[in-house]
Amino acid sequence: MQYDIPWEDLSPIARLVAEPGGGYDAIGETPGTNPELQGPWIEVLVDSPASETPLDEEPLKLFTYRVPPELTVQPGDILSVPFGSQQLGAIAIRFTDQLAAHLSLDQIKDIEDVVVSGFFARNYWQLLERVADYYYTPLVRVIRAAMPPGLFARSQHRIRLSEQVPAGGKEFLKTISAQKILELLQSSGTGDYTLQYIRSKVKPGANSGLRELKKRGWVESYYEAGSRPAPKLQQAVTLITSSFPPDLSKRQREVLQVLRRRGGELWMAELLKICQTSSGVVKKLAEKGCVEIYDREALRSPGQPTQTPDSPKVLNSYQQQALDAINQIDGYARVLLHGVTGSGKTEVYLQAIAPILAQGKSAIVLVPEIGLTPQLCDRFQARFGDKVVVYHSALSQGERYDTWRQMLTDTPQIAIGTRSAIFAPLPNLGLIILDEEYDDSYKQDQPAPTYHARTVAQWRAELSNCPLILGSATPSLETWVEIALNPTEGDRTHYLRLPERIESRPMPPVEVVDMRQELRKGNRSLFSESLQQELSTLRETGRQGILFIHRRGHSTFVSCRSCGYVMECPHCDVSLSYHQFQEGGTEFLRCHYCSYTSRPPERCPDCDSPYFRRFGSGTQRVMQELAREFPQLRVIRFDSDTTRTKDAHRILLSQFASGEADILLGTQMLTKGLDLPQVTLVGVVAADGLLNLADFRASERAFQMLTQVAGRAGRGDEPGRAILQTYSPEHPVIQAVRNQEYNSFIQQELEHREALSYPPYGRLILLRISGRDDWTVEDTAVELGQVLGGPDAYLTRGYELLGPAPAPILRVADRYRWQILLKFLPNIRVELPMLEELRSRCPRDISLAIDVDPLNLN
Ligand SMILES: Nc1ncnc2c1ncn2[C@@H]1O[C@H](COP(=O)(O)OP(=O)(O)OP(=O)(O)O)[C@@H](O)[C@H]1O
Ligand SMILES: [Zn+2]
Ligand SMILES: [Zn+2]
Repeated sequence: MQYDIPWEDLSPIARLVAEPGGGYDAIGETPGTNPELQGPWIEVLVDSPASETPLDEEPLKLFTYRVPPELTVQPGDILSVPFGSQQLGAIAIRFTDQLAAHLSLDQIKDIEDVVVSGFFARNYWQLLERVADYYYTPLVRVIRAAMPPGLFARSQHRIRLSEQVPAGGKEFLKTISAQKILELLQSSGTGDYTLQYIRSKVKPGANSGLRELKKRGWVESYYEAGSRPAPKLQQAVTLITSSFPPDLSKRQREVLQVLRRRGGELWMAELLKICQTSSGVVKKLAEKGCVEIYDREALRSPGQPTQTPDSPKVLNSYQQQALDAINQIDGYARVLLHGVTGSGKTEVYLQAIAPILAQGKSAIVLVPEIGLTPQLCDRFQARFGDKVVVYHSALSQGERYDTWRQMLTDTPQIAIGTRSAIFAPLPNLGLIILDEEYDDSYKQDQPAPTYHARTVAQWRAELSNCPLILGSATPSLETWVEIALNPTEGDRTHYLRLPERIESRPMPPVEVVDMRQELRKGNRSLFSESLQQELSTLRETGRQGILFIHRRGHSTFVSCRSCGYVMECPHCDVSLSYHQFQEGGTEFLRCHYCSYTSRPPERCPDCDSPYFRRFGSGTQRVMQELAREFPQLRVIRFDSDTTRTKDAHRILLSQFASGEADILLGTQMLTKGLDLPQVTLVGVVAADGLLNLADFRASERAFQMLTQVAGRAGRGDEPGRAILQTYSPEHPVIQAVRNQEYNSFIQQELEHREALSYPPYGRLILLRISGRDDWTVEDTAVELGQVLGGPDAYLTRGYELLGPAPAPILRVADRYRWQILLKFLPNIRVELPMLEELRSRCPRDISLAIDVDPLNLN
């Protein structure tokens, strides 16, 4: 990023603020210097529950060890260290030549052994350090974020005999425990046991015995990756006939048709769910020779049975030009692939990856949310088969660990995942791709490190000397300014356009409907005449539609029609939202901030009026209205209530894709990457909720979301159209979406941002102060404001201090929240806050979190 403070400049300061001096219980501890005590010491992260503190505020502990002269240690090595009465696994973090003042030399123990050296590539460590520095986070926290949970627990520390043991070696050994261990190992067929087993057999003195054996070089220790759980087998059903026999029942025929539409193979469980039928029906089909039921190894990825293999498509000329440009890149560069919706970006990614794999290198592909993009994973799996590994935090611990281990190998592979996959430990990286690079889910709000995967991806590409491709139909302003408008970096930035849809299909025209006019015309429905018209012909023309509702938590609140009383969360300053998972199901109210749940009252708690009801146009309300006005339409509801269960996204989407419904009705989740050729109609029921958010990014977000959702229409042979209903048709965002004018909209937005020095022209750091007592929180916030330079901050430190001020939502889960925003020009050197000092000013029950480049200012 051209606006970053140069890394070299930032590093020493950040190092001071980001790490506890010398580790230990180190808040506010100053490292003491004693010139006689120079290194070689190394700080390690020990695999013990004590080194894991759940609270964000407390630094994880590092422990210092001496490196004995006979060992060579590098950061990233896996070690074995004495810890209390145990020998534990540890990762070497960094060298230090200073001991914390309270440590004396005789407290420092020697590292016992290097178990695996060079576990991580050097540039991988540099990446982690850079994240730690930039995001003011202790390095150990970054490591925790990057590694799979339970890393050591799943590996085994093992001991094996070396070949040098002389015959009768036992006689030479001094300690009884060493003799016992030798005996034990020699008695086993392989001369190899886990450390744990040896300890359990040789009770007192196992450690000293081992030490003696190691000194003689008779045993060595090593780590073995935890064994992969046995492959999980699942029943799959595959279609084995193309002509259906005439004697089929309607049900049986349906099952076969569903199978055929889904590429001929499905998991049994999924098939039964889609067809709402029993396994008896499928077994009958097997008897008739139409399908075969068999056990398949379940993939570790959420991908379903292997996709029917597919081969590269013939590119159109824009795609070809883009691919050529990408293929010519040698080393590090950033590419913005700006392609309108449906222009075939994915195909470009696929064809850019193929040569990388052929060179024996690997690629990382980041997507906003795995659950929402099953299609993209499928396409990669169809093209590259088992070279694709899927990595994200929704995997079980075991799955994550397995995947992570597989990524450490040299085999060329493609890691697809959500933001944390940017830390995929692929040793030989040749390409990084971020699809829908503008998406907010690439930013981690909490806990620390509050990283943005796009920023980390850039560093990673630099350190790996490989290209980074950022793909989008609606690039973020940050990326736009840095790549599209920035010719200065020469051939290190490339701006590539795909201005047309595949096969020159037209973009769907966007019709803006003024809902005030509709009211005047006497139309009280949620749907304008225009939308009604389209909806009424959907069924007979066999086409499909998507209805989009922007629903934030508070838009389906419950209130009293007599006195206006609104049901609020007792623990947060927000209203409760109304939920009902299915028609006729239990109704309940939930707080979206703290998950407090209650039943809706029959009468107003304030004035006892019986006219107590819910407001807002949530998906349920639209669902009911659709059923009333268009009973013939079959609707699938796709929102956070209906997609709770594992795989629900995939199942609902494939039901829709195979024509089992006419309408897909949903929220934000619908906007991303859906590629369904039969969809000709997109309706935005009410765009207004998006436009009126009090955030400087609101317009950008609204533009991106509306453009993306409109872009779901007309992706097949039939042209599509989008209808955008709003009460403020003159709003610049609505105008820009209608005219599909990305460039002029961006230009306008950039002018606003520049005038106020907001990103991408300025940088922000947000400090959040929270606690249970409102006065203490306020006092602390005010004090921190002073420490940070108060009103003079701009003159003395180079940043503007906004606040301290109460957060827009003052109370969440009974914690009061204040915030301080630092704003500064990226190319100016600022004196950044000293985290250690700030923390030392916070009373124990107050927590301080730092969000660098925050996206969410609530
Ligand atoms: N060269 C090609 N020839 C034929 N079909 C293609 C070609 N390239 C892509 N397609 C098809 O065009 C459709 C749209 O492509 P894709 O989903 O990659 O678009 P996109 O640019 O990622 O869109 P969005 O940003 O809206 O998600 C897909 O069904 C894809 O298989
Ligand atoms: Zn009331
Ligand atoms: Zn709450």
